Amino acid sequence: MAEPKRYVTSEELKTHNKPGNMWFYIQGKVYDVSRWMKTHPGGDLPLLNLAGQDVTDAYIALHPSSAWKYLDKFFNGYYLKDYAVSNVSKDYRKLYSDFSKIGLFEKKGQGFLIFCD
Ligand code: HEM
Repeated sequence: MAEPKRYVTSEELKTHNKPGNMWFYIQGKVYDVSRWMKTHPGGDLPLLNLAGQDVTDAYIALHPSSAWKYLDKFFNGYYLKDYAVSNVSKDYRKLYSDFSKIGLFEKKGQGFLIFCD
């Protein structure tokens, strides 16, 4: 028989907000990056700023789609009991999804030019 789902509340999530005790909520699941913070390719500062919170939108905004596969190994088995998605977040996620579907985030091999006097 399947194990019953385990839940934490937002209040409890907030207490996991420091080096050595760092959880995040991302799109449905809670992740524990306590021992990985120093290895995060984006540095520890952005993690420290948002530790213990729902970082779904930040994760979508700042990571390439290839980063989603890293999440699995940090899932700590908990789901968030009382999550709420603001209207702004709903709009943002819809826009992101619509833009993705029409390929606006695909790399097209653009370069850039540097002009020197
Ligand atoms: C479980 C949590 C997280 C995981 C597993 C994770 C994983 C990663 C990975 C794999 C990369 C490298 C992406 C690449 O290939 O370019 C990355 C970069 C980055 N991450 Fe995270 N991340 C997490 C949370 C966060 C959060 C909460 C923030 C910000 C609030 C953040 C900000 C960044 C930034 C700024 C970069 C650098 C992006 C760039 O170089 O363009 N990350 N992260």
